[in-house]
Amino acid sequence: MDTATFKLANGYTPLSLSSPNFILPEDKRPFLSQVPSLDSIPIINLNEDPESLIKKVSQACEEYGFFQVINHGVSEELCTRMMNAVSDFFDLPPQERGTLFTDDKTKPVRVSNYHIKGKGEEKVTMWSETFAHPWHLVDDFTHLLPQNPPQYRGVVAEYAKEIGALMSRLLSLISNGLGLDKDCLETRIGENPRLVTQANYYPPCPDPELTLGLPVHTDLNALTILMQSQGVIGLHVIKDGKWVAVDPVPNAFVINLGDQIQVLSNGRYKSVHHRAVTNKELPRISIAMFYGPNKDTMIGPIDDLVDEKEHPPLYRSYLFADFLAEFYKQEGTRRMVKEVFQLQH
Ligand SMILES: O=C(O)CCC(=O)C(=O)O
Ligand SMILES: [Fe+2]
Repeated sequence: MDTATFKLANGYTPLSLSSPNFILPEDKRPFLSQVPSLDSIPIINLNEDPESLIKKVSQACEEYGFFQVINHGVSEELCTRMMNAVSDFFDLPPQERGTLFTDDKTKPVRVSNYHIKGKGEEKVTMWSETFAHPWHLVDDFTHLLPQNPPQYRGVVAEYAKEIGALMSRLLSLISNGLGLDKDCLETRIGENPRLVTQANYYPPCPDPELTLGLPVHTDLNALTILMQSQGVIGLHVIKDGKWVAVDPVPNAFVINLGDQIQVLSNGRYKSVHHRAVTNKELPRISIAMFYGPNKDTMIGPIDDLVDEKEHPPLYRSYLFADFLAEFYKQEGTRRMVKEVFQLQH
């Protein structure tokens, strides 16, 4: 795509709600005044004693599929540098970001826009721009990343290391919560996990009631660690059938379970629908670090969590490549991917 088209496609140069089409049909609009924000998801202090920590994490995974963590061990200073590096990337001129713009999902490093397309409806572009690229725990991946902003490669490498350690700790706690050995989930997700960074930029929007920043979705991976801008609300999560807003807590990460943990836990832990909304005054950034299986991994309910009488398997086992293929097939719709792998009882 050439940069002139990109300027329009990324939607914020110039800021206009009319071209391309950012305006959602009425039934898909956010109805922001109906969304409460107080105490929406649990906040868990990772410094607590292990027993109560496992209990709290387990309860949050069962009831919410989402929680925030504080005292997580990643330094505030590094988080600030990571946020600034991403912010500097989105501040690059459109021509420069535009060289990475593509609709091709197989490209590991790419800038793109999300969209929604209902049956027989016009395509609606989301009021955001997304920059996705791999991260790794051991391999050097930084040569894949842009050389501009100049600090980007170094900061992401440092951040990835810290997030890798936190991911591992969270997976242990979640395994323990399910009554499994601490390394069970990490082992089942596999040795060579699929690790993707997704940085989302939401520019201020002239009318946040008409559009969304990201469509309603569940994360397709296993676990997500999300850092969000301070002082700007944007993330909404479904709780008991209603939307609630996640208030950004200083120095906290938002943790959410992806579809693969819902399947591995045989439905005990939830991968919950969420969306991002826009706001009028301030730009907002969120940085999601995804951890999931690679394409060759078999995923299905963990044997120890299944029995014939009370806990029959809710999903069939599948190759993660097949899950991904189904995910891409449902592009633009309110995806029902894991439902395709559900067993009827
Ligand atoms: O911006 C947010 O808070 C949500 C991001 C998100 O859900 C995602 O990247 O999958
Ligand atoms: Fe998400």
